[in-house]
Amino acid sequence: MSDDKRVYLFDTTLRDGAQTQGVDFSVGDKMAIAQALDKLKVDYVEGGWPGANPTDDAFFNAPPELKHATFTAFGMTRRPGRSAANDPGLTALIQAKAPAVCMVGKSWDFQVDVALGIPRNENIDMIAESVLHAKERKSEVMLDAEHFFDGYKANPQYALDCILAAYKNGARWVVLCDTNGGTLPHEIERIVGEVVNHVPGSHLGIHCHNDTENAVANSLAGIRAGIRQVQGTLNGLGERCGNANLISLIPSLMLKTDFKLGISDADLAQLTHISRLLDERLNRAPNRGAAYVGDSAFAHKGGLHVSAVEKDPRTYEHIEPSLVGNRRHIVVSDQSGRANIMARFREIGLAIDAHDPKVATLVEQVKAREFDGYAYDGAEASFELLARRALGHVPDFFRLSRFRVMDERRWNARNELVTESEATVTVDVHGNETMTVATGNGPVNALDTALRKALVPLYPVLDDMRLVDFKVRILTPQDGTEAITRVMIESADASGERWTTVGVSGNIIDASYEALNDAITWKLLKASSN
Ligand SMILES: CC(=O)SCCNC(=O)CCNC(=O)[C@H](O)C(C)(C)COP(=O)(O)OP(=O)(O)OC[C@H]1O[C@@H](n2cnc3c(N)ncnc32)[C@H](O)[C@@H]1OP(=O)(O)O
Ligand SMILES: CC(=O)C(=O)O
Repeated sequence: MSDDKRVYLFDTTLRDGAQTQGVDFSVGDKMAIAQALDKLKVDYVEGGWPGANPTDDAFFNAPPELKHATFTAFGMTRRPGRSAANDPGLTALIQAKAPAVCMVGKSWDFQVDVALGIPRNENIDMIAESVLHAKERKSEVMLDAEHFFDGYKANPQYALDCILAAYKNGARWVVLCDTNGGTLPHEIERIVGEVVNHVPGSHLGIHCHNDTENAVANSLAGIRAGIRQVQGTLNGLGERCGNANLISLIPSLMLKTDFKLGISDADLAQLTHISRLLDERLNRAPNRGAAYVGDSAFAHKGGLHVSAVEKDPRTYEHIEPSLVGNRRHIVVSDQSGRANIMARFREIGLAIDAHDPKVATLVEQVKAREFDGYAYDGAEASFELLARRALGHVPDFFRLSRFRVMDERRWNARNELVTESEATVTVDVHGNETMTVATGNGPVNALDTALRKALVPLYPVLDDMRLVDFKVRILTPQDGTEAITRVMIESADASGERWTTVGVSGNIIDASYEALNDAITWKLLKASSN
């Protein structure tokens, strides 16, 4: 590999990512994320700021054992009016159990005047002395030159003097930061093009914030102009609008440029998993629209798209999804044509001729039902049942004869508010009627419990099935309390299988029943075909 094309990845999820509003990593989260990053083979994992809070202190006290990445501690240069050797913050940084340190230092004269309120040459001394002090004690020292691009635009010579103070005193990397995230790619390319005349690109890094949605583009522009270390975070976490998203940047560099990373093709295939692992840790739903790794990144909905993708996926996919560990989805909806339906048939394992009139009937049925409020984009199990019914393949496992649900809201003898629901269900299973009654904390819970009570003795396979998500959407809000309601239910079982069903009605309990009925029927269908 030619060295001049090697780009080093520096992950700051555990430091800048921890500055994201709403994110609060535990030590366990930090450990799991550091290990996932190491497995991905990024070059540096910045663990946090030792001395800033108890979590980071605990994390640095028992640091992760990384096989590939260099574990890095973050801090700031010495404070004004102190020597580097006598600065408690700098001492904590140097004592951190990490071979590398990254220090933030100011490089915009305005920030030195206003935020620090010190003479400009004192700031340059702070950088020079802190880097030199750390260099004598740690194996690798970096400077995050805060606000570098804004600083360069305002006073290029001063910004250059700040980074030269770090470089000349032994910083392995001088990282040019677009701290406020307001710089555009053409400005980055121009400025870096000038800076490489003073500090070689092999010693320059870039750290971009996403305030104009350009953090990844700016990082690529910096690399094209000669920079060889790039900082970013998983899923673009970070202060305000976040940092450059490594989950997008890594595949763009590997699959679309001739730059080289320390990541192999097999490592790249973990990308979707790693992105979702972070969401799981943060208890967040993954972003469907995320580039490369989102559920929709390779989802095809429009009939024209699906028809072409069926012939060759390259017609509507910029890369093969498995390269980043993702997969293709064919969505069925009112935007579908025959090709969408045929693709879903193949996924389900149904063999049917594309010109069978039942296919055209099903396309029309899907469109009509979507017009009525059903949404098969997302309710794949209900679509499968609809399709199998259209082909005559779904056994009559049970039939609902009737249900009745009663809701009660009252004050008990202790003057506490009590809400309770009771459902009575009568189902017919192969000619035998069973009636059950159950209570629940709400009408759907009572109905679900009563239905299971009737069916589990006859179908024990339903025992491990549970409802994991329940979404209600009012489709005709202009109709007030008479509005049509759509209910989507996500179910799961002990094997980890998850499936989603849909019901639509003017009555929310009836819509819920319809979705529940599909959920149970789908589970019985799968069990009967195993
Ligand atoms: C651009 C970035 O994202 S840099 C990373 C920012 N991340 C964080 O701030 C998260 C962790 N930070 C913290 O926990 C705290 O801010 C600490 C522990 C670091 C410092 O806390 P405190 O001592 O209470 O200071 P506080 O946060 O109020 O202010 C920061 C001080 O550092 C000074 N400072 C800011 N940048 C630098 C620098 N590069 N070098 C030296 N001093 C600096 C400021 O002037 C201010 O000093 P002042 O109190 O004399 O005005
Ligand atoms: C250092 C850093 O996080 C920044 O300048 O944005």
